[in-house]
Amino acid sequence: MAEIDSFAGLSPDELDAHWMPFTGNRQFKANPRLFVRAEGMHYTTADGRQVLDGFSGLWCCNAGHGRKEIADAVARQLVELDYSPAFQFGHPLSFKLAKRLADMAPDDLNRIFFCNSGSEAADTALKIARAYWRAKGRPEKIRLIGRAQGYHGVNFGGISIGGMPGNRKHFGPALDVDHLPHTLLPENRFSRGLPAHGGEAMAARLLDIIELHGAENIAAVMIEPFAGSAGVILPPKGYLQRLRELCNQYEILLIFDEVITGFGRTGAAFAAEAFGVVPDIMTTAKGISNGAVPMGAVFAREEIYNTFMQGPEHIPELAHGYTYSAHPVACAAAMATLDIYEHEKLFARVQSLAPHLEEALHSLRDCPHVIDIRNCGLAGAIQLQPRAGEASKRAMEVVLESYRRGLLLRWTGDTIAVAPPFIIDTAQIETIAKTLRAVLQKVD
Ligand SMILES: Cc1ncc(COP(=O)(O)O)c(CNc2cccc(C(=O)O)c2)c1O
Repeated sequence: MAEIDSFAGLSPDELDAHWMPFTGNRQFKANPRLFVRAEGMHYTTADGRQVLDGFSGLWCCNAGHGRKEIADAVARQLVELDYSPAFQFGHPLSFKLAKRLADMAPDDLNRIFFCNSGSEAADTALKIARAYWRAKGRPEKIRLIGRAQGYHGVNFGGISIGGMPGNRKHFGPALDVDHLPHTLLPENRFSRGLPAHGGEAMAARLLDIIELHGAENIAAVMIEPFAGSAGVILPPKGYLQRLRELCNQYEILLIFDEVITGFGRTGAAFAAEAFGVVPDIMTTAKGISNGAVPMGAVFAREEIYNTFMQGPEHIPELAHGYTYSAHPVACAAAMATLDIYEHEKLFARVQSLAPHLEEALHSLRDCPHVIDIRNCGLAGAIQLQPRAGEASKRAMEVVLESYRRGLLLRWTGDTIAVAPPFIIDTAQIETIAKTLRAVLQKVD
């Protein structure tokens, strides 16, 4: 790959020192891809190129970059209250934020546990689910169920409940978790929005796991409303509804991981609202603070919270939490972010732009190697035929060539994912399609 960027004034020792996450470190350090600025829809690279952000950073900068409202709120907060102890003490802003989030959430998902990432949110949700049944006097209900191709971050709970082999196999025994099959079906290829086929049947596969273990031993099912990291794998119509019914019938908590789908990606505040199915626990991160300050939040039904409120009142009801839970600066960033979503009506904007992204992506159906196209809200995926013996390399080359042409996208396996900030305009959506068409015709 020809050199794309200079080393941006970094010495080789400095490049060596940083062990980068989920990155081919040797490939990157041979040709670093460095951003030095970001504003609106664009990144600026170390050698001064403008790159259109087609992926909201990593699914998180929903309101675009360089939002001064967030920067000002963070600066003010740092001066006023930089840090408050999170255990046994607190600060008013976290309570105001929790109430605001509760008011945004569907149904009675009105108790908010703060953390600092989607991974922490996932493990928090799993621990709440297990501890809940213990508090209910049913300690045998501990089994957790995930889904193939699911991504719930990288802590041991998340990789256990997750279903991406590459994220698990290097780390030894995980938690003993069962997995539902993923919902990518050949008969649904090139669907626009939620696919038509197989929803109820795929959800009914939960019955096999219930039969195997007994519902009395099962604590929770955790899934993404649509699987983002796996390449925007959508729930066929009826799938989530049937899953909800079965969880009700067998007294199994349903957990939605909305780290990607939450805060507008589907055109509603949460996928739970967009798809009309409410979970018992919901995890969020990313868009909650527009990616500006790390933050996660776990939403739990009031009944779940109340179940913990028993025993001596001086004892913490849930032995869990983080030094930076409800961090004042993260709370300030989140409040400013929610203001932007509200004032600029960005969730409604997603609804109005979704058809444009749908048309743009599905217009690529005739491009070389394209074997599926999927879309929902302002998220989409173009799945490519893998190059023989070189899984994921074709998609990688498409993304790197797109980057060279001034467009940031993401590859996962042999799928190219598209998830632009909500401030994108229709001309920029067209640019994404034009760039992808040209690159797909060039990359073998
Ligand atoms: C559904 C879900 N749950 C948990 C996490 C973990 O969040 P943290 O990274 O903040 O711990 C995620 C994160 N998802 C994520 C992160 C980075 C890249 C990509 C990609 O799709 O390429 C996806 C996610 O998508």
